[in-house]
Amino acid sequence: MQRLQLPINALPAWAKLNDVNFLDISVHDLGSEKGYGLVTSRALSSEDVFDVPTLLIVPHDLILSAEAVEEHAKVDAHFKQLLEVFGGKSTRGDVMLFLLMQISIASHPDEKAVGLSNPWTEYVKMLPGSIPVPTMWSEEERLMLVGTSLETPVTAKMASLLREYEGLREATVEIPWCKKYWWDYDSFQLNDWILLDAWYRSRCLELPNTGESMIPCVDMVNHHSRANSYYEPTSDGVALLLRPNKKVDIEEEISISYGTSKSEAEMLFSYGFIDEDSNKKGLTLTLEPLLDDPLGKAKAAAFKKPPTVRVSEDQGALCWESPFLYLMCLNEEDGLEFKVLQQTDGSRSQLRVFWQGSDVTNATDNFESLTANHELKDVFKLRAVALLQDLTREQLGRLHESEDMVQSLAGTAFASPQSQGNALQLRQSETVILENMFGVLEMQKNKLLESDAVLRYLGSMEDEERPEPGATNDEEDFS
Ligand SMILES: C[S@@+](CC[C@H](N)C(=O)[O-])C[C@H]1O[C@@H](n2cnc3c(N)ncnc32)[C@H](O)[C@@H]1O
Repeated sequence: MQRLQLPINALPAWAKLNDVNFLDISVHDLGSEKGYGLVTSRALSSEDVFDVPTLLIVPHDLILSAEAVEEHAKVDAHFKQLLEVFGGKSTRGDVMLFLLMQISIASHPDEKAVGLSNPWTEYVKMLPGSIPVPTMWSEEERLMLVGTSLETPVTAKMASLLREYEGLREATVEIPWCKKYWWDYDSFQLNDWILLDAWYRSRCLELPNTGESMIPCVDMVNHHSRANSYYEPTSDGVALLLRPNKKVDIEEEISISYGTSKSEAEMLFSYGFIDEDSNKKGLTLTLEPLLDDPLGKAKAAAFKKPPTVRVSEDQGALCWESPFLYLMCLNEEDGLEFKVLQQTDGSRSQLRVFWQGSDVTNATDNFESLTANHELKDVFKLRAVALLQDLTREQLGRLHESEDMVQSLAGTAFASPQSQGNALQLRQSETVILENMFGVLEMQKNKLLESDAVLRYLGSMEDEERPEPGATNDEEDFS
């Protein structure tokens, strides 16, 4: 879309007009990969004071939230129509439609007939046209993520953005004003939708009682792991405040924390940068049901959350967490059963999950506890560890195999220095995590192989099957 843009030095006038109060700070183009940021105009201190200095006050009616979008639909008939045909799925989706409406109004300044101008119509003109998140990278740049934990989520996200864009087109192509302004001349492109998603992901905040929200001007604050400020709701809006016991110099950057528990991959996915100062090491991998598991599809259908494994560092030691893995490792002989129950009222049948005869449909993410007192709990755990070790080996293999391709892209004009730097750093960090994880799993496996329950189980399997001398037991190979 031919989006009208305003330079960031238009922000003070916009702020004044809309009762946004900047106190001893102002917005600057930092000229680095950080983009815009907030900088102090005099030295400030919150040491030995009762009230910490307030840096910015944004009135409530400017906050873009689920509630604000609903209110706006009451006064903007075109937006209401848009929400009716494609809204109501999530706060994110509705806010993106609102932002789409604003860039749409702003791209047709001479025609007042569609949409109702509001403070956000001007504000979006000052938002950056590009965010360094991987969904905005070129295809070559995204290839640099092959083998990292972001490969699958970024591919899935691109596919879902395309689906949303096509769904939106289908839902609105017959609406005359949408047809005229978006579709007749292809002026609304997939890239516009990708940008709206990137704005939302990189700029939305969680507000108590209000939920996910975009707050103009507060969304100009950059991240620091040792942030000097924080935001909080007030009776009439949101305020940005200096943290207690802080001293900041004149022209020092004001920062907040975007979260202390996010991994490098999560930071790159949501915000397009990796925090060099963060010592949070970890990654999340997607688990696929085993191809030779007859219950594989049922397990995936019955598990209500994303089937992932999260590797993280806890007090210097790597550990893993994966509710799905515990379900993945069980089979019918262990006492896992799936039944499709026919509803008496003729409505859709329902998939139910049973463990040792009890209905555990609502506890499929709790198999670690459900199996905790089972005599074969170490056997189940050993299966989980062995599977995870296989996955770790495969992931490392993918990283190593793609290294030549990545090196041939690095340093070329196909990949910006910023995306290259971030992709290479992610690859390096994740290689180290996976190598260490492999060692941790080897130790866990060896320990479990000494467990009485495991030895008994393996012994009984040998007795039962009595394989030919030299033949391996393919069913339970923990090697
Ligand atoms: C909420 S916005 C902050 C304002 C933003 N800098 C701008 O130009 O509009 C979040 C975006 O700022 C950038 N950013 C924030 N903190 C950063 C940091 N510590 N290092 C690099 N980029 C950062 C990232 O592009 C991120 O997606």
